[in-house]
Amino acid sequence: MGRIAVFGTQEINRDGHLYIGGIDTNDLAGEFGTPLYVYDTALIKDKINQFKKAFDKHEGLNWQIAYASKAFSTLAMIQLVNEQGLSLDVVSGGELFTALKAGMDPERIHFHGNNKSESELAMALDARIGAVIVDNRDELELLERMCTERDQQIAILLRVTPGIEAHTHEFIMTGQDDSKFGFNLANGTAQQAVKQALQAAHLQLIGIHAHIGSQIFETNGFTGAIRVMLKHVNQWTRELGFALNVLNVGGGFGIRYTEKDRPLPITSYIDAIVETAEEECARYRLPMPALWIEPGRSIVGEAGTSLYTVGAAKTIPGIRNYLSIDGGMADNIRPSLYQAEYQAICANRALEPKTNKVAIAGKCCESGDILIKELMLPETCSSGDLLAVFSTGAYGYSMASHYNRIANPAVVFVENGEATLVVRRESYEDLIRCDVPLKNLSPNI
Ligand SMILES: Cc1ncc(COP(=O)(O)O)c(C=O)c1O
Ligand SMILES: N[C@@H](CCCC[NH3+])C(=O)O
Repeated sequence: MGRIAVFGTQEINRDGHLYIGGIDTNDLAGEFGTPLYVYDTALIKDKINQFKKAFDKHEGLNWQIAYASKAFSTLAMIQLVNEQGLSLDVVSGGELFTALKAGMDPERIHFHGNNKSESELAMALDARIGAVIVDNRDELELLERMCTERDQQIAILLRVTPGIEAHTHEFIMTGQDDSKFGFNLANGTAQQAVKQALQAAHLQLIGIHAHIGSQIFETNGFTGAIRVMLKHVNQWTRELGFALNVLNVGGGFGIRYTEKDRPLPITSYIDAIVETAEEECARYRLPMPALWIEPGRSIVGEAGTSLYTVGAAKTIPGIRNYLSIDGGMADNIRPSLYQAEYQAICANRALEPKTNKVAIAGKCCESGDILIKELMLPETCSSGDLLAVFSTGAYGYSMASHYNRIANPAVVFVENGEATLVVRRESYEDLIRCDVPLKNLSPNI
């Protein structure tokens, strides 16, 4: 067996089959069907450990890693994260419900979102979660009113926009001034919110939060945000008596989708974050706060591989060869939404020479449903073969849709030669579960 790519336990055996977690992906496809999301759980744990080690190096530092569950939230995933001792970032009642059902310690749950409803906040207060990251003034007032009515205290962080433009796709930038998220630092809105939060008897303002964007390959976005945030914190400390206990710098650490992507080692991001926070705190003579981060993609992205069965082929001479697969934008919207690029191989012909340039087409009724625009595959790769698309672990399953009434694929965890089904494949019955018919249903199906 020889190693391929760089992703965890992936290997190719002598007959050209791709293995993950010690299991032939062709056997996984046979047992669980396709499309199938396969997660290499050893790699997830390895990524978590890399983050923990990167922080542990900095003696005396107080830190928390909250897995951003929007990247991939299922009961099994939350249980894995909980077992690893991480905290959890949720952004909706649904993510919170999943976390609580999975047995996540509520104290370690942080609730995000730019438009949390009263019932979502009530759920969070009932569960006595660790912190709410307050996004705007309406929420600040709503939360204080709810806590007053309940005579309950809650720890909060204020989300701020530091005016930093991360070098990433425009749709996944979040720290710039023109953003729907957070309180603006530059125009004084954040300072006003700090004042208001400090006066709110039931809200315990423990810190501030910024998330500048996602799939970031440099440290200067993070360090720039920290500098801007601590400059303002210094002012609020002097003028308003604010005490910063927690500085949350969000997630966004980049991963490798294709050879073009060159993510930094996890320690480089963490070292830069810790060292900048220390320098700036020293400059302003502020006590060093606890540092919190919220990685999503960098924990699960590279651990996920999507398996598809190849179907129809179409050749347009001199223009393009299309190979269609049994999935596409319904299970991975990222190429259509962000022009995201992926690499893939034919998982049962991985050792054959790649001489045929193809476009991998999804099965949705949309011309834009092209999973990979240009991919080199063996000439022989055709109907019935297995395609493995790499690095689909983040924002694949979690952003899946039912467009064209396509049922969501199953999810399996693989490790040490064992496969565990963690999400069963949806059936057609699942697809109509919430429909309310106008008349009696057909008895013929
Ligand atoms: C507030 C917040 N935290 C964390 C994340 C996780 O980002 P990533 O998956 O890029 O680490 C996001 C998503 O971009 C986010 O909006
Ligand atoms: N869903 C996006 C990232 C945005 C994450 C949430 N702020 C992606 O797939 O890259």
